[in-house]
Amino acid sequence: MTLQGKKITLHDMTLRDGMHPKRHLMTLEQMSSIAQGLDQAGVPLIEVTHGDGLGGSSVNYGFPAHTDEQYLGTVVPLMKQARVSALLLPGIGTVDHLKMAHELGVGTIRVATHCTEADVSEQHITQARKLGMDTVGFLMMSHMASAEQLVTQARLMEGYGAHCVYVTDSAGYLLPDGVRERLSAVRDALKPETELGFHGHHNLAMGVANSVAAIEAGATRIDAAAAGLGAGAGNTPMEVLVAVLDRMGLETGVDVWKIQDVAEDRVVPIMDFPIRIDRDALTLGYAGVYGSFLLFAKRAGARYGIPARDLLVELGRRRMVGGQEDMIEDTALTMARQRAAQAGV
Ligand SMILES: C[C@H](O)CC(=O)C(=O)O
Ligand SMILES: [Mn+2]
Repeated sequence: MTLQGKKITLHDMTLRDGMHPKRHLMTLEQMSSIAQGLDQAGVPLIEVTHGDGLGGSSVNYGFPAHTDEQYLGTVVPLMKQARVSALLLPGIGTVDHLKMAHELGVGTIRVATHCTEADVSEQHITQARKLGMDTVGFLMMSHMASAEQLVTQARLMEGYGAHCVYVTDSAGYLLPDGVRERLSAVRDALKPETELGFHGHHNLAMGVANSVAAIEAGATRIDAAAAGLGAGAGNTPMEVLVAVLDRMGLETGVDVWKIQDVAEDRVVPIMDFPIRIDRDALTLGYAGVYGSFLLFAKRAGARYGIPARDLLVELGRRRMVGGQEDMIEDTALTMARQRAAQAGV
């Protein structure tokens, strides 16, 4: 199959998924510097919000350094060619948040649901279309659904008016065959004019390979983050993906050298810890656990004396999904009690 000359829209996640490892505490200066670097490197689309999307600021998800209004109001006017997108999870973000983002100049909205719950996206997708926005449906934790189930869910989002539907590997669990199977089925089921997207995590080091598999299956929008800054072992590293796609003859419009410099000079220096496949991040991918649970599990594990890895395996066994962050502490406490009882304490 020749992909030579095919146009791929790269969508940057550094300033949204990258908020998870920053505990949502990025400064406006950090956001501005990275966003301008991405813009100058030719990245066409940049997502900006709390890691859990518009309205994520809460006890459950974490309080950010600034409001979504402040982040968006700072970044949008600085952009010379890039468009800014925002993520919205129904139940966390409201239609009012959507309108606020639109008024601040956000052109693309991505309405995210668990992979079997697309029906909760109807109101937000419909409203975004009414506002004239580029509207995307985003099916999270897609490894938990079969290709057939994803087809049904993607068709729902398309039916509500989504211009593009994403298959999202939130846990970084999928291998290239699983990506190919799911994306091919969804591609075949959607109208030709509806775009297909893929969002990967690098917990099993498959971010780039899975993105290539997604493109081979017909995806035209691919998410990545500079230096991989994102939940777990991070997102697909943008600078690596750009180099690989360039070698394959695909057109991204992103400068191979400039994006490396953004990663190296602007993103790596703001990391609170190295984004790498340590044993806990690897366990996310191996056990199929939601990427943003990582820091919650480390904190709860430390509090109750349970290794984060054991806790993550248990969260995977319980098939816990985004929105159940408050259950992580509960699970750690239960495990600590069970272990104490077994030890006769
Ligand atoms: C709210 C999540 O961080 C969305 C996402 O990036 C994913 O599911 O992956
Ligand atoms: Mn993600």
